[in-house]
Amino acid sequence: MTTNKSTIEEMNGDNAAAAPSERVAAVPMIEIKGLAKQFGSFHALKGIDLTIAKGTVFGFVGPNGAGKSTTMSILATLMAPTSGYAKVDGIDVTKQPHEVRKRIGYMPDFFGVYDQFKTVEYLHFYGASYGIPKAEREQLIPQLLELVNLSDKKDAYVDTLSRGMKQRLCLARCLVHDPELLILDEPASGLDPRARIEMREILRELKSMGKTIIISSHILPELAEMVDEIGVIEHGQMIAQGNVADIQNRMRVKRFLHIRFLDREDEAEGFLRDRPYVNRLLRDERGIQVHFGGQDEEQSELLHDLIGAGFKLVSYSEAQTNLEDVFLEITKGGDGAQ
Ligand SMILES: Nc1ncnc2c1ncn2[C@@H]1O[C@H](COP(=O)(O)OP(=O)(O)OP(=O)(O)O)[C@@H](O)[C@H]1O
Repeated sequence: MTTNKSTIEEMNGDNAAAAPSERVAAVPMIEIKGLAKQFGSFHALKGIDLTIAKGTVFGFVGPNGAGKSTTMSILATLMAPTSGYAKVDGIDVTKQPHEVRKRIGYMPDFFGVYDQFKTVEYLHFYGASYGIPKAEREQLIPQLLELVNLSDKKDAYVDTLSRGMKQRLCLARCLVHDPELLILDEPASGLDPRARIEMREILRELKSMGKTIIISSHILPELAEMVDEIGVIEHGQMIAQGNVADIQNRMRVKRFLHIRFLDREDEAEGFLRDRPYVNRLLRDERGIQVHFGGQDEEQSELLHDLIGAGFKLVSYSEAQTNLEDVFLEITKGGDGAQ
């Protein structure tokens, strides 16, 4: 009998908690508890809790000044919290910053690139600073350039690259030491739509490689397409966290229902006007649009009541709200700075 990992797991049977390999797998990539940061008397972070599982692409959204960059700088070991803790792969960012740095690639919101380098030299410079031997770098750097679509710019001077290319180069720089976690602060800011799509494609690829990614952005609908979960931060507090659909469901206070009737539309309008949660009615050539304040259950009751009252419905549909609507609803369009 061998005493390898599978044997240990078999011996433990269903007791998954006891299997060493599963214990390791259960360590979240990011664990933040009670994280607070004060700048003088200003409370930029007011006790944030956040857990992100390995392999997740997490979108961090919030208005200007909400505390996204502060949180990311702490995770990147560049700033110490006032209280609370942040761990990366179980390692405390304040107590063992060097261990954490090996595991993370950080792209700040404002970054400088050394203009006097050629693209390929720039990556060699960073690779060497991580102690990667030259022979290894020679293999790795063409792959990185390929990943970020800069192969044809390998001999171009960095100062001749467009903003989008510089952003992608900066992303490649974050990847030289093959980190497990990418901390990307507004990687798509200032990019034109095409460059944003390219950035999104690269991030998709990184996700498929199993990286955990935390990404902040103001471009919310785009973020929704590529993230598994979002966290919404405002005034230094996490006000919502979960998968995109859940957050939309939970936070949505207003729905737009489109109802088309076969006939008796005037009567139906009067009936709807008296129903609970109906805030506003609009009529157009497609029927009646209802601004509805209820949730799934109340919405289903409304449909039930309409049919019960003998109205003949041709269609009953809910207009999709997007992440932008949700974000504005949650943060009420406010500025996070106090
Ligand atoms: N070094 C500092 N000294 C004083 N105040 C600071 C410092 N860094 C950040 N702040 C303040 O802390 C708050 C949070 O800033 P942070 O940069 O984390 O916000 P953000 O959510 O990243 O905003 P943005 O989307 O505009 O980048 C802001 O009110 C900011 O002015």
